Amino acid sequence: MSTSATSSGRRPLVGVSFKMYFDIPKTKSYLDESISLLSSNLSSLAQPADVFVIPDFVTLTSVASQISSANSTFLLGAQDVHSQDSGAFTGEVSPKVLAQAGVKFVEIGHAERRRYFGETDEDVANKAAAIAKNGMVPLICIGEVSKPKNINDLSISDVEMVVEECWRQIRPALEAMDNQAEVVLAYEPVWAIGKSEPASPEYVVKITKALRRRYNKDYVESAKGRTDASMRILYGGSAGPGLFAKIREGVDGLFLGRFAHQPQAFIETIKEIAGTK
Ligand SMILES: O=C(CO)COP(=O)(O)O
Repeated sequence: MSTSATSSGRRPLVGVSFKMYFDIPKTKSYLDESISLLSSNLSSLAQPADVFVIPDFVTLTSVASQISSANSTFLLGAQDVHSQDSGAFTGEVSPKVLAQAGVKFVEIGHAERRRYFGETDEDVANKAAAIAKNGMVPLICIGEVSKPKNINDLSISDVEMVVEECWRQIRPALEAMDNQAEVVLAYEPVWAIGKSEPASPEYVVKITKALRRRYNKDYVESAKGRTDASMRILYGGSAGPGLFAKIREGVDGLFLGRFAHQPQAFIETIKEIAGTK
């Protein structure tokens, strides 16, 4: 059976963050197995997709070596970054160094970094600009904190309220970046992270479609010079195999966590997103 993953013209994108779950041996064995599974499934994928892994900082360069020595198509991501290229910022990691290490996507503004480490929208904007300036792509996490009360019967203004909350998180970053810079939004409702199941597909499609409309209105149709193709939207928050087909109308792929901790589940999800011949 042949399934085509997107009709948008945007390249499908899917990846996993290990957060702080994996130790060094686990990271290595997970990558070994995922690299081998992906390469044996590559020829059955219906279309090319960007697939990334985001290890912790300690294992970043060894993961880069694992990927390049296996000639794998996996792309490398980082979980955070500082906004300056160098200086007296003890404990921080430079965007310039991440680029030198082979990183392509840099995650910023994750709900856990906002909640536990006080990351602000302004921090996210400064980091986004630094990431883009260093030739990498900011993967900006956004999402509403509370679950809307009438989630199964949302009015237009309920949707607008959620989009407004998300847009406050993304707008400063879009304003801070060069208009040509590519960006990825990871829409992760905070209340759906770390749960047994994701937000409902109907809800995710409503919100992600509204986010794209907002982006197109503010940055593509206005004379800001951005293109529809320069922003991809992922859904994250207890996502796993079986979800993408239900939300594909609104998103370009998934940002995975726990439900991709088994390499087989990760590869199954990649196949669902890229489609199979
Ligand atoms: O936060 C997430 C990805 O960044 C999602 O994590 P979980 O899928 O484990 O809820």
